[in-house]
Amino acid sequence: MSKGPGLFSDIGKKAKDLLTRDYTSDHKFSISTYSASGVALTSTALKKGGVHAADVTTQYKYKNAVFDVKIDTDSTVLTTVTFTEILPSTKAIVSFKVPDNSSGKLEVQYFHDHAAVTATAALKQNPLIDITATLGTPVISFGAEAGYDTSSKTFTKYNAGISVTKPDACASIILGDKGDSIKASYLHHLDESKRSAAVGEVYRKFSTNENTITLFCFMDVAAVGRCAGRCYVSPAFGESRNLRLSLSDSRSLEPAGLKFRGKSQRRLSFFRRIMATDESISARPGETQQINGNIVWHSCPITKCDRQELINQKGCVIWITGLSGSGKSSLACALSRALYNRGKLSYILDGDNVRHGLNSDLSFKAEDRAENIRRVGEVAKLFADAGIICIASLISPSRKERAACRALLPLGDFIEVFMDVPLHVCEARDPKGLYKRARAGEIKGFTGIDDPYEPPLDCEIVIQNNRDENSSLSEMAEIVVSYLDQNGYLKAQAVVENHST
Ligand SMILES: Nc1ncnc2c1ncn2[C@@H]1O[C@H](COP(=O)(O)OS(=O)(=O)O)[C@@H](OP(=O)(O)O)[C@H]1O
Ligand SMILES: Nc1ncnc2c1ncn2[C@@H]1O[C@H](COP(=O)(O)OP(=O)(O)O)[C@@H](O)[C@H]1O
Repeated sequence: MSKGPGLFSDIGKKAKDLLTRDYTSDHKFSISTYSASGVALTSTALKKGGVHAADVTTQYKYKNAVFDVKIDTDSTVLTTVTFTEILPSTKAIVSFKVPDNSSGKLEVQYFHDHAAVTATAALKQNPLIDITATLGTPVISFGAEAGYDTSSKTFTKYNAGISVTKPDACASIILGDKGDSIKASYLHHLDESKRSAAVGEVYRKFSTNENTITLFCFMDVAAVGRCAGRCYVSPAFGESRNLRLSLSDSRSLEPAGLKFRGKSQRRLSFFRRIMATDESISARPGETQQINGNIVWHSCPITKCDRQELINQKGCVIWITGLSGSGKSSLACALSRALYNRGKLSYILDGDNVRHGLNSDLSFKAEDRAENIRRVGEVAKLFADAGIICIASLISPSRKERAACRALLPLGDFIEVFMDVPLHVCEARDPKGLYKRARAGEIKGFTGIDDPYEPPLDCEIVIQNNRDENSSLSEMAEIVVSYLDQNGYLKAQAVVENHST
């Protein structure tokens, strides 16, 4: 392939990978074997955030085609076939998942000495089409990306970016969310072997005046320790003269755990995120900011900070996900009671209940579930902004939609709780008789029976309960309350929080 610029997806990728993947400690074990016929077999076991996953991957190369087949713990089979040089400098990638029939995707990549172009489309009627293009050299590249939904005939995204890559550093700027956000990142390798690096990222969302600064330093050193901390700055980060930064609590500098990578290598990761929400940027009564065409954001002088101080807690979202019958609603109620007993204000958005009113127009088809989750995510965000601890208990079977709800909130304020209860236990409980009806074919598309559930891979809390209901419910609620307490949500002033992994 050519020696031109990378793909649009490569802009800012190195910094993003370091900032996101290295935050949670994970343990990965993999074995690869190669047969004489050219078939490679790799088995991987991963423990991430308390969740275990395993997969088996086979790879077979034949002429200009590479066949990859991956089978994961949920028995999902992902097949990817990559054809190189079907036309000069062109690569075609076809992928599909079984049993998800609608997951087929075709991607065509074209590489030129000064350009790289990709086009991706789902293999179905009225697909989403994604087109990206980059121009430049391996050192400097300019790129743009657009997504088009052929069913609604609307653009789902248009983003642009620029990146500069040097042997020891790379910098990038991405204008995303249809021009509503800008992200600038810089990564500097601290040694020739590229085992240590410092990364900085500044993110601003214009419509919400939200700013995030993330600094990360990754060092390969013999003395080991890891700590993670975040600092919230508010109000008025947007106006730098009003910036208030308090990193007074030295707790976050103490090593809080060990991180292991590979066989015997030990590394020190020092992690600090600084998060700012400047909804109160103007704080002048009646002042408005134009954000999008004819829609104007109206600021109010009473801010989230003010509301939080009033009730001495921090607004956040506890997102409880799991199969029907896994105990989501029971935990939500037990948690709400435990918080009430401590004088803390919470509110439950339960899937079943919300579907009686706000979402009574939605079915259990994939797109309606997505809309159900999106609406609850937006409402939960408003509750959190009100300073309330919002407990959302929904099956929310798809990782993508849960991630979208997470992205609505400031870092750390979305706390995902996975009810890790096996299907056979939920089915044995069957309090509403729904599993029985689903097995009898009376309910179609029932989660866990004939509709998928994707367990979280990196959630904050995993709950497994096999004991008697009453004692375990209060213990489970206590796990969540302790998390909130340790991370500063049960008081208004949470200046520095220590998220150790
Ligand atoms: N087809 C199908 N699949 C799953 N669940 C079904 C279905 N039909 C009805 N129910 C009942 O609806 C409740 C789940 O609603 P949610 O809003 O949480 O679901 S989702 O997040 O949109 O997937 C769920 O409640 P819980 O048992 O409390 O989870 C079920 O009682
Ligand atoms: N920790 C537990 N141990 C045993 N049974 C439980 C536990 N939590 C909930 N249950 C029971 O399981 C059933 C389903 O609980 P529910 O909270 O309604 O789940 P979901 O909201 O996920 O559908 C109910 O009958 C409930 O009493």
